[in-house]
Amino acid sequence: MNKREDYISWDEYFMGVAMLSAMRSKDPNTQVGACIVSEDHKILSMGYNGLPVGCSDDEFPWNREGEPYDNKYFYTTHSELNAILNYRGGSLEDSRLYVTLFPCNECAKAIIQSGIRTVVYADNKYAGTPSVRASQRMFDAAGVRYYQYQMGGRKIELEL
Ligand SMILES: Nc1ccn([C@H]2C[C@H](O)[C@@H](COP(=O)(O)O)O2)c(=O)n1
Ligand SMILES: [Zn+2]
Repeated sequence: MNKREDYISWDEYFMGVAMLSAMRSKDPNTQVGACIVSEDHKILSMGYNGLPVGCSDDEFPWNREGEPYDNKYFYTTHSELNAILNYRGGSLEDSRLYVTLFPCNECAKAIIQSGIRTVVYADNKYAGTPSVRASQRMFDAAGVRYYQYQMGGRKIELEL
């Protein structure tokens, strides 16, 4: 008997895990997931955008507008930073990050400093903003490679 041929690729597998992680986010507008992978295709860590431990999802704000103290931006930890901080092993040197949205400038700094060498992103809905341009500038300077995941239109259904 021959092996199955319709198994998912590494990129589909890891971006799929990032997409599944995003589904844990409580952010009503933008759910982002991230998955960090070693050079030999082992999952090292995962994350999604959310509030820090101890900050209640039901008490802190989720709106985008209003004073900085009263909207979500001061409080949410981005998926990429959560994935980096969730890692309990040694070093993330030479690893690869799969993320459903292109990293912001703050996460870009953490990505570079943690030793992640490649970023694979799905969406780039904030392309051209100062934050994304700054991320690209830092990635280019630091030698972090980035490329967009090519959606193959493949549907994966899970019955849970
Ligand atoms: N690469 C990114 C970009 C954004 N996020 C998080 C931060 C917020 O929770 C949300 C963005 O909110 P929006 O301004 O689109 O309402 O996504 C992230 O985790 N990673
Ligand atoms: Zn970020």
